[in-house]
Amino acid sequence: MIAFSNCTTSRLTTHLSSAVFFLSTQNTRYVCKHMEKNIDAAIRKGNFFWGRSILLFSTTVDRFNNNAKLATCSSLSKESNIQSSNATQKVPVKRGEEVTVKIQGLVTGGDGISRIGRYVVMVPHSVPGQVVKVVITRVRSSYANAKVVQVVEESPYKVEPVCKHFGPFGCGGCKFQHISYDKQLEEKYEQILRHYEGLFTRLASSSCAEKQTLKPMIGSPLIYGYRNKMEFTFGNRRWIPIDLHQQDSAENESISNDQQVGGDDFVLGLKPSGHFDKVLPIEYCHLQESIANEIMNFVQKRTAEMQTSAYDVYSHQGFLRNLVIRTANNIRNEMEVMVNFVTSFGEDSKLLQPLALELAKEFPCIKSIVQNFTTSKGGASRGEEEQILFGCNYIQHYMLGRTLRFTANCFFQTNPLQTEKLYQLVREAANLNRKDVLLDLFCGIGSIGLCLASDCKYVYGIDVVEEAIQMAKVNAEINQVKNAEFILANLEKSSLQDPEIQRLFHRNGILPPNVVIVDPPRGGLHSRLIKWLRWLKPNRIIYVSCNPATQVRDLESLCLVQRYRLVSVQPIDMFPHTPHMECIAVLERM
Ligand SMILES: C[S@@+](CC[C@H](N)C(=O)[O-])C[C@H]1O[C@@H](n2cnc3c(N)ncnc32)[C@H](O)[C@@H]1O
Repeated sequence: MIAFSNCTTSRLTTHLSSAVFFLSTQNTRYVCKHMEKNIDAAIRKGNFFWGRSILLFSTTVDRFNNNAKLATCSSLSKESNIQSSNATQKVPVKRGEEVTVKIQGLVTGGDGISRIGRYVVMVPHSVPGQVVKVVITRVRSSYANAKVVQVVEESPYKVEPVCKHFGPFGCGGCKFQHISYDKQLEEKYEQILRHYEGLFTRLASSSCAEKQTLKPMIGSPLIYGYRNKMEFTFGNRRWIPIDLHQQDSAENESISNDQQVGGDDFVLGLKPSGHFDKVLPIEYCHLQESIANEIMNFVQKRTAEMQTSAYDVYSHQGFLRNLVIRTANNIRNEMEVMVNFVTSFGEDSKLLQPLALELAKEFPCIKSIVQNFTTSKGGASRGEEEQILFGCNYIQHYMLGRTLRFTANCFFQTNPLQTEKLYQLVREAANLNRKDVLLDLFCGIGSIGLCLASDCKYVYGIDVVEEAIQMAKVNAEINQVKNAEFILANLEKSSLQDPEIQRLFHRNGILPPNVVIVDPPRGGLHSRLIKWLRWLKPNRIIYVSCNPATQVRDLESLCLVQRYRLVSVQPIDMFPHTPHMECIAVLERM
């Protein structure tokens, strides 16, 4: 616990504004009460335990709100600023009204933002710099949503999208193909800065951040064909991407079900955004390699001819669910491809064997064809049981001197060229020496830890997926890494008392970890894990995140409560044409 006994008014204001930030994004009555109690108690004692209070707020928020909600709320912090600044002004538009606006930038999620006076109008599928005539589709007290009717003045940042499936009613995977890549990077940088600027101010006032903390964005060397994994869906409701501007109603739902099915009830493609039950047939996805497109087309044709059914999301009947194609480049720089059919259990299981043999003959780069059976009613493509239809159950990617083997249900970074850069940055940030013990949390198949193992004394990796931990052990073996150990544990539930975890800290001859890498999913770090880190007190923490909102929340706890200095934040673009963002934050113990 840190006491700011000489707390100045400005510091007080800064910390209060941080508390208000949490409050404004959460509105949880419990949090209010909790906060009041803590502030009252602190003031009564004459000390201002603001850091502690902030941690309490954030953990309380965490407990009482699900992570996704928190992420969305705080990622829309810009929007909440907008909302508060507009709270008193009159709404200047009506639903259905046409107005002309200039697009000023992009908000988290990818919509364009424009203003009428100080009132905000969000316009999806627009380009910063464009002047557009829009029709208002939804009105809120502080902002409205609208859609483009006509481009009145073109933007210098507009480029021709390469993909025929791109557009307001297209596949929904890419959002920015019509914006130059340089502008995409600039906009993502701005969004990251907006996420971080409040934190930088708060940290600067307590000497927890250095100047120039946010570094320039690093762009992806490939902006097309960069993905090594695509997941397609089999469905029985075809999405026809007709331009809905010409429809009477403003909403996509205006197309009748018959029109969407289009007389053909078997489709393989991608789900258009906002339509979990429809599938847009895809001819070519420019984000994946051309060989993966050929394989997808082959499967599309053959499965349509087969006497089988696609899974129906309403009745939960039907056999074929997903086609997942993954690619890798092995140590000889040869491509290795994995084809994974996700299906329901059932009679039709044998149907895929002949198709698998045909595929393997047609595409010699295919090293693995597997079938994953699932009973899940959601969209999860993870199997409960797996059978090998051809070859083996894994493929291998070579990077940074390591061969990394992974199976169908393991996470592996999806932009491999940029991943090399990401890991190099992590290596530089970790700045390991032969005495250091590294803890790689959320390690997946062990990629980061194994790439850094030769720099340090020992590596421990932890992940919740059993298959991933098995692969991490195999990867240590095939790369002859002797100083790494991988442990299966749930980092949201495990406690420091778990015997496996205990071994981390009480091993003869090996010190407890003093450098920690965390690379969590979008929800960020659980409060339990933050407690762990508090107890462990590593000298350095490298936090890799795909969600700046939860990263900012966690960094606040680590810096203000546990006294880490935020040394740098490095944004790196892993996903061109999409709104996704990745940042590496480096923390040093003060
Ligand atoms: C973004 S990936 C990072 C993987 C790895 N660091 C890499 O670069 O390939 C997140 C990983 O967190 C793991 N994970 C998710 N929730 C977890 C939890 N509660 N406990 C432990 N691991 C978890 C996933 O299995 C996944 O491997």
